[in-house]
Amino acid sequence: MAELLDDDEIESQLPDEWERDGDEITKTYEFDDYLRGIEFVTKVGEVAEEEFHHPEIIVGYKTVEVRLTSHEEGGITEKDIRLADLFDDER
Ligand SMILES: C[C@H](O)[C@H](O)[C@H]1CNC2=NC(N)=NC(=O)C2=N1
Repeated sequence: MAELLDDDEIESQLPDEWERDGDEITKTYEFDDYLRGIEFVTKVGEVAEEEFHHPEIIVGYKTVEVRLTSHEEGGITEKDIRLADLFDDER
C-alpha cells in the first residue's frame, strides 16, 4: 500500500496544469472536437488498466476532466502523481 503524500509533497510533485481538490488531483483537457476527446478517454483507460489505478473521467463537449485519488489509501499517493504524468504523455 502506498504512503499518503502530505500537503507540501503534493504541491511540489503536482504536474503542470493539474490542481488539487481535497483528496483528489484533477485536470481538464480541451480538444478541437468531441471525438478527439473520446479518443483520449480510450488512451487514459488503457493506461489506467495497465497501471491498475483508475481515474474518474467526466466527458464534456470538447473537454475531458480526469480526477485521481487512491481509494484504498484514502487520499493522494505517488500512484496518482504517476498516472497524471502518464495521462499527460498521452495528450
Ligand atoms: C481492490 C482495488 O479496487 C484495486 O486494487 C485498485 C483498482 N483501481 C484503483 N484505482 C484507484 N484510483 N484507487 C484504488 O485504490 C484502486 N484500487
